[in-house]
Amino acid sequence: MIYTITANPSIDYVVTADTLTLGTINRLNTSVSLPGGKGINVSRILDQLDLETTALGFVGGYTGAFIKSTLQADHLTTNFTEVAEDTRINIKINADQETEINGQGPKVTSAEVETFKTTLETVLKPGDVVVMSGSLPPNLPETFYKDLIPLIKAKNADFVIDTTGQALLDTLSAQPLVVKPNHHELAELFQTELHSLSEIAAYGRKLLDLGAKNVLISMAGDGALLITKAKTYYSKAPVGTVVNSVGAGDSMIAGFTGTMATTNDPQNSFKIGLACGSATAFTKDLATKAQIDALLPQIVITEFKA
Ligand SMILES: Nc1ncnc2c1ncn2[C@@H]1O[C@H](COP(=O)(O)OP(=O)(O)OP(=O)(O)O)[C@@H](O)[C@H]1O
Ligand SMILES: O=P(O)(O)OC[C@@]1(O)O[C@H](CO)[C@@H](O)[C@@H]1O
Repeated sequence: MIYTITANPSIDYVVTADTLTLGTINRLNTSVSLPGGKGINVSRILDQLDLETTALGFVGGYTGAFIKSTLQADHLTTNFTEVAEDTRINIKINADQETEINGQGPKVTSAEVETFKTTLETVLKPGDVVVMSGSLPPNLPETFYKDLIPLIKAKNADFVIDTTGQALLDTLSAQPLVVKPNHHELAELFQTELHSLSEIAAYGRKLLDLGAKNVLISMAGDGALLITKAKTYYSKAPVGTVVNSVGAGDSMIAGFTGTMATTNDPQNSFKIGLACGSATAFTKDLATKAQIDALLPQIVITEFKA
């Protein structure tokens, strides 16, 4: 089972407009409300891939109820911890550019945190994978996800934390199943500039040396690298029109983690991950299985030698 933890879910209110102008009334062309938050996105893609997943995290109020009921209507398994305050609403504006306005989220009490930890401890079994992603409610400590690692490891389960900066470096010694910085985040991690694929691959390998079991470096439309102990792989990104890139990174993590957890085949996991990421970038909502499958023939993985 792959559990996702979204500490701060959201309703994603995704809208389109011809243009967006500050300081005036903007009229929308379309709008849709989607259950959002990075871990929830991972679960939704895993579900499309017919992989077993359960979404955990904190939800509250009418917004939380919307998220739960929408996911359940899609037959996605959830085991959320209820909180007293309302889950946030994030606004995603697709106009001449993509603009995102993300809420702060509800405060979570220490009793609610304890209930969540008990749930996690109760459900986890050896061989499970826990994917933790997204921002934290405003009053939780920055180490919230990292502090769950001992509990996860004590259950002989694997983990993935989608984070950046020092928080990412801090988790490496605990051997995450995969880390997925994009190439800009990788450069920032090492306070450097990366100009070529060889440089990106070399710095990505440092994350492996520091403990990550696999390293994915996404480069949006420029393709991606997978660095494993044995080899480094590269693939171009599938070609298409970007409609809404929200959730593309989450989709890539879902495709890679889900395939890796069930097949232990890094090359195929890379291929599925890339297809999931791009299929989501090419559609308004997250990708469907049909959209993911349609991109697979475009993806050619080659061994990358510097
Ligand atoms: N222009 C694009 N063309 C094709 N695929 C894309 C494009 N942009 C994003 N993707 C897909 O989404 C994946 C993740 O994108 P990116 O490298 O931007 O990561 P990210 O910064 O984590 O994404 P985000 O934060 O937007 O979710 C890429 O590896 C690719 O599969
Ligand atoms: O504010 P956070 O938690 O960093 O990001 C939340 C969010 O932008 O991430 C997802 C896309 O990755 C969206 O579904 C959601 O609105």
